[in-house]
Amino acid sequence: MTPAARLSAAIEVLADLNARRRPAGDALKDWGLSHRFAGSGDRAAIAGLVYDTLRRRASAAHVMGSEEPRALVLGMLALMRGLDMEAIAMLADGGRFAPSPLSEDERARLADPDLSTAPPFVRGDYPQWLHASLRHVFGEEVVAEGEALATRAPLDLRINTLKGEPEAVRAALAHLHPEPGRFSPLALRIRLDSEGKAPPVSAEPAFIRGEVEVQDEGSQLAAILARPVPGSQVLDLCAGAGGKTLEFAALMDNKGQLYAHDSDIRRLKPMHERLARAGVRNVQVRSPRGAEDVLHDLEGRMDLVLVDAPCTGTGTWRRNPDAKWRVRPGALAQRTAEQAKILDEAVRYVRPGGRLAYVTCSLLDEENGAQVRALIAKHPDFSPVPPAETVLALGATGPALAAAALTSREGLTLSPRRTGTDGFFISVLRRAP
Ligand SMILES: C[S@@+](CC[C@H](N)C(=O)[O-])C[C@H]1O[C@@H](n2cnc3c(N)ncnc32)[C@H](O)[C@@H]1O
Repeated sequence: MTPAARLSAAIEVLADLNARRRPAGDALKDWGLSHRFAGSGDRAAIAGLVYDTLRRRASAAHVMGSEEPRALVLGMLALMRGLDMEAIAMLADGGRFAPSPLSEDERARLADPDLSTAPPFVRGDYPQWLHASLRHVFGEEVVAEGEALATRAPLDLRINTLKGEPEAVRAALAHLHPEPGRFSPLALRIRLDSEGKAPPVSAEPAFIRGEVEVQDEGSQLAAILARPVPGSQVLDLCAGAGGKTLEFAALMDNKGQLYAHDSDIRRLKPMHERLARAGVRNVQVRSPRGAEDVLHDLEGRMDLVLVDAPCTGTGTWRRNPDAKWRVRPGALAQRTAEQAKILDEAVRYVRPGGRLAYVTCSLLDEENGAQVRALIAKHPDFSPVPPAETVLALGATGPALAAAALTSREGLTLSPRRTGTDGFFISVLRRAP
């Protein structure tokens, strides 16, 4: 397919996504199924165009004066890909499979894509209804934070020390030109190509041998800061597919006992294969069994309980740009209610003198600091560990992380702009002995 034909396809996918109000991934998959002539390179390029357009949806609409898919894609080419009006006109030339030629109005707008008069939520490309919440967290920096959340995320890997020596793993992946993480000693960062495509890491022998996992550096840091100690008793209450369970096992050097639970058995399913591949031997998966209390024997016994809570995912907008526009006030209310309930449940398992780590991939105080304050009000035997102490778990880069992150009495907030990671909130609470 020509670059112009890919552009037409991206416009078509965005129209389908709007018309049927469905996730971008589903619309892209259907497009691929009904256009079998398109190769994998074409499909990846079209996905890149669609996701980049979603990243800059509000600012592209402002520049073009229209919410139509065509306008959004053209505006994105100017704002995100840095194409000038002439270059865009050469793509949209009305040729076979190409978008129709630019109108006079489009030419004028693309010649001067000006955002100076746009409101903050347009410049920062986030939903208007979230402005007050984000501004509450970031103050004057809210637009810059939104801009960083509207960029592409790199591909981060975590070296699994249970399977590989860091130096040897780096050497095995040298052809991908990985860069070290800024804070996590185990992170390898792989840049995407100009169209936003990542190399197929899961086909790498080092990945197949379990020497690396795909995991954002922010997620890696959250697990390190929770500080699971080798030989201790640890519960991962919302373990999902086990991203943090696997890292906990490595940080514990397979020593002690790690219990992994999730209320949704389907989410836990991939964990079993991942544990085997990663060489993890100290995890007991406690799957839900109807109404049975499968964790009752752990009550009051855990040295550390991790709550990696379900959340709105506002910190992951770089990776899920369509989620940014799909999140609704009702979903935020639902998530905060779930978080409060899970935290209430989690405290039962923490032994006197033990710790509770609360993590979300959200940037909203409603899901972060406010939840911690509510927990302390209800359970006064819990108190937050000061962030300056929490970062010591990281070793040499700890102070730099504390300086880069947004810190509060309740914990640390990471963000693409501040720490170059996905947005994460991490609070560590100690229970009185
Ligand atoms: C952010 S995800 C966990 C991601 C995982 N820890 C990782 O690192 O890959 C949140 C998980 O919480 C689970 N969850 C939701 N409500 C729960 C509850 N009441 N108890 C336990 N898990 C719950 C969801 O099924 C979901 O898998």
